Amino acid sequence: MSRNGTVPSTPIRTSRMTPFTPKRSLSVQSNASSTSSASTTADQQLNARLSRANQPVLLNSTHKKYKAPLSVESRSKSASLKPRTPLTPVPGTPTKKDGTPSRPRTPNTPRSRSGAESPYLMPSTSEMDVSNVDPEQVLVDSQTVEAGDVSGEIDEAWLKAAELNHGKEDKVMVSIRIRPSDSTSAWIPTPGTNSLKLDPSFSKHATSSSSSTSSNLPFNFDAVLTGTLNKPVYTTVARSHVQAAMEGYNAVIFAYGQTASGKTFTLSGDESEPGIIPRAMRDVFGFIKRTPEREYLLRCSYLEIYNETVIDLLAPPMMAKANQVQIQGGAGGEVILTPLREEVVTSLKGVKDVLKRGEGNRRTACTDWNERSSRSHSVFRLVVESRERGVSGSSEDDDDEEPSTPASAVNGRQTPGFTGRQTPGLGGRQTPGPNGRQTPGLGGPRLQARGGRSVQTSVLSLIDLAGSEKATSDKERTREGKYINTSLLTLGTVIGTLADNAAKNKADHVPYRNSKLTRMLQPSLSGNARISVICTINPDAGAVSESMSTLLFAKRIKNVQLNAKKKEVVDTDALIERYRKEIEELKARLAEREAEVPVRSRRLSAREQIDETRAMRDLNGRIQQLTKLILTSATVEEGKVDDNDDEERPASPVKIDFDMSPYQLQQELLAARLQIESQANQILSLETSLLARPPLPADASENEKDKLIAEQTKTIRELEIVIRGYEENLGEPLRKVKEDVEKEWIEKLEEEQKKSEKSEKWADELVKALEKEKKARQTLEEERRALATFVTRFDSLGLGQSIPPTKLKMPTPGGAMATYTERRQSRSFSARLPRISDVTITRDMTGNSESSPMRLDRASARAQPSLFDQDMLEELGGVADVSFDEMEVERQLLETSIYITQPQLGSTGADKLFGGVDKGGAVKGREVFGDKENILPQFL
Ligand SMILES: Nc1ncnc2c1ncn2[C@@H]1O[C@H](COP(=O)(O)OP(=O)(O)OP(=O)(O)O)[C@@H](O)[C@H]1O
Repeated sequence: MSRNGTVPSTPIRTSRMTPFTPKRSLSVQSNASSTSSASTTADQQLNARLSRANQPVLLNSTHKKYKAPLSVESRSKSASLKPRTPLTPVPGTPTKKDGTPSRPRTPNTPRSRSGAESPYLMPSTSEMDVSNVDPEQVLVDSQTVEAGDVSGEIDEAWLKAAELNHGKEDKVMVSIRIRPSDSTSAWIPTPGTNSLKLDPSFSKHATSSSSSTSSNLPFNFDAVLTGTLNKPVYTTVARSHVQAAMEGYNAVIFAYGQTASGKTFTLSGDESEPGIIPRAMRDVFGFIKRTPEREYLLRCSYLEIYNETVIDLLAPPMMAKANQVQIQGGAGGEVILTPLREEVVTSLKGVKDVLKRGEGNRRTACTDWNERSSRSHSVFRLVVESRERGVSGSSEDDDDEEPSTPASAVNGRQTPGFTGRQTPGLGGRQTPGPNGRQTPGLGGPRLQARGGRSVQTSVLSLIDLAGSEKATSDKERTREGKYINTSLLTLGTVIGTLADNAAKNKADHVPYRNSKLTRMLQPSLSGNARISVICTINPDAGAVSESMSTLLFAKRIKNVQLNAKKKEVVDTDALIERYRKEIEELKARLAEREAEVPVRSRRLSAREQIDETRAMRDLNGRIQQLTKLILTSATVEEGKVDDNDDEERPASPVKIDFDMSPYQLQQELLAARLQIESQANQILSLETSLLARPPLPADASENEKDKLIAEQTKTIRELEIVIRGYEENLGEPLRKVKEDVEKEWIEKLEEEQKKSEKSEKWADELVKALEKEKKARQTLEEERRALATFVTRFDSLGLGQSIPPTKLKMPTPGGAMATYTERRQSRSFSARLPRISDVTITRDMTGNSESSPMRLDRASARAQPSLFDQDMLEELGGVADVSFDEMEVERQLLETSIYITQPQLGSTGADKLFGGVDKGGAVKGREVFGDKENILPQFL
């Protein structure tokens, strides 16, 4: 019955009547001592199951999920009113059931309420919605827990079993549950060792390369479970984690496995075999009952991740669709889900209602393998806050204490008549009236630390993952399947990286942001939670390959390192103080990130850079949000805002609920902004795809246009998934290749730069050398001209005849030319002489001739003169030879001049010739003749 009193009209469920006749014995194998208490023999289980299966089909039973009565009271009522529901027969095999026209194809159930409530009639707020609740009025303690909420489930044996401390280990607890089957199981569990291996006769079914290598090896886990009973499963794999959550540790329990392998059966169960979630909830109240020294505030939320959008299963469907839940980063690596409805629960019945509502909104559909397959990942979260009670443990103690100032002071609205916590009467909880509302604080109403007593906060997350699957015959299912597979693939990659990091002590980037699921699980997967994973497998031969990949996932997750810590908030957590601390922490993180950006961005791929930007934007957003909250709180503190502050609020085009707290308004605002942002993005991408689409005929109907646009959008989404998948698989290797290539090219570039610097230096030196050579050439030229003039004069004066030929091979008139010709002919001699360029360079590069590039090139320059050398030599016309010869001639001439007597020359002639001779007969200087007097043009 719904809260508003209407009885849900539920469709009649027709289950396939194929009797379940497992050929293998059904047993529970685990080291857990408690499981022995439940070690029903295979025959007993089988009989029990068969007898259940023979019960008539129950009308009004819609959900296979969570239909168990949650208290003795309700159980007895239901037992008297209606016959028991048979268990859904276990499908013999999940292989595709072609040609089964008798099985009706149940339509998809997108957010349809299987209950009677119309989504439109659904109240937008629940009485237990956090916005309506004073946390002090909804505390649960040992006195308030009703007997019916815990009876029948307290397992004293388990409580005493101190050795069962899986939840306290730093490793993920990993268990395998083999679903019963009609056909022969391909897997052989080894009793007592918690291991299982593939029956060798089925090894041909293990097709993938990874599985074939491990197909002969046994797999070891914390527990290997078989059979249909859910209680031993709960006791073995979940109870210690529920206990840990009650003690202040975050705990996550999730089921992973191929479609139709039994995940939902394990987590939710059915009416006669309640699964982990209902059992855990019952245990929560049992724990509270056994802990009189503490009082608790319990809040639950329920969401699903469908096609990569997060949907609040507790919000009215229309609202949930319009306000998709956003995942934001909070302080200390926390993840904030907003807007997400949290409902305070004070009894098992309250939880049952919440679960029922959520289940009704979940997306399930008939697939080729599972009549009611979960098409989304569902996450049920229970936030547990607790603090010690006063000295005597009575609620009245609290009345003498300070009222919970931070909560009530922050919005300045003291609850009229509020004097502390009211213990609900025996008849159940007093529904907190609207007046009792308090500012919920971050993420909901918070239990405030009082009188030095700290508040512990933890979250218990129970997750039913959608099953991995092959392509189905249905288009819509295939599309969902792609999203499911992509997010499971990301989960696998994240787990793989975490396991690798733990094993090799590395800190590689973990791609949490590649899927909503991993982003949401980030705080838990990164260590701050105790995790238990139940991997479900289908034992049939046709599913060996999928089972093998599930087992490999299980093996990997076993290596993830955990380090769960209790979260305790001490007395200083007045809201403002807490906000300030969070702001400081966020600012520090932001600054750290910003400082890292230049270095990191070089290393990160484009996708990681987008993630990085997003993370920084999240941090910024949160800082702004908190700053605003502080401002609001500060104003409230100073009494600047009172209940009549409405006129100070900005005029808004939409109706504002002025009874909302500033925090809620902020939340609403943020949600609205995010929605606008996501819509803007959507518009942009639609515009882009519109531009890219093939032109439609002008006369195309609106329908055709819409269809085409829808197809395009769908293709784009699919491509996005494929790209993400590719990036997922190829991102890391590609990045490595890119890094290698970059490294190689950077080295090459540096080498080239060095070479280029050397060449520039070489060029400078060359230019200098050229300058010097030019000067030398000019000098030589001048000397040559002077000499030529001198020789001409010499010849014309007939002085050549008076010089002894032994002293000087002096040309006779016209003899200079003859001498030159003679020299040219004896080239073999002059060829051996160094070229002028060589001489000059050697001379100019003294001290650095070895390293001179010129010198390096000299050999080749000789073999094939460089352009410079060639030009120079052509220009000089063999000046090197001439200069050498002429120097020799000059030397001889000078010597000769000593023999020339004054009278022979005559004062004028000698002066003209030598430019003057000093007293000792040495030449003072030479007269350089003009061009006209140069009689040896052929020298050039
Ligand atoms: N251990 C079990 N004992 C008895 N019945 C089982 C068991 N495990 C699974 N089943 C039955 O097998 C069918 C498929 O199981 P279930 O829906 O839990 O699979 P699933 O893994 O959640 O599939 P999906 O991923 O498609 O949602 C259900 O009818 C369920 O009742």
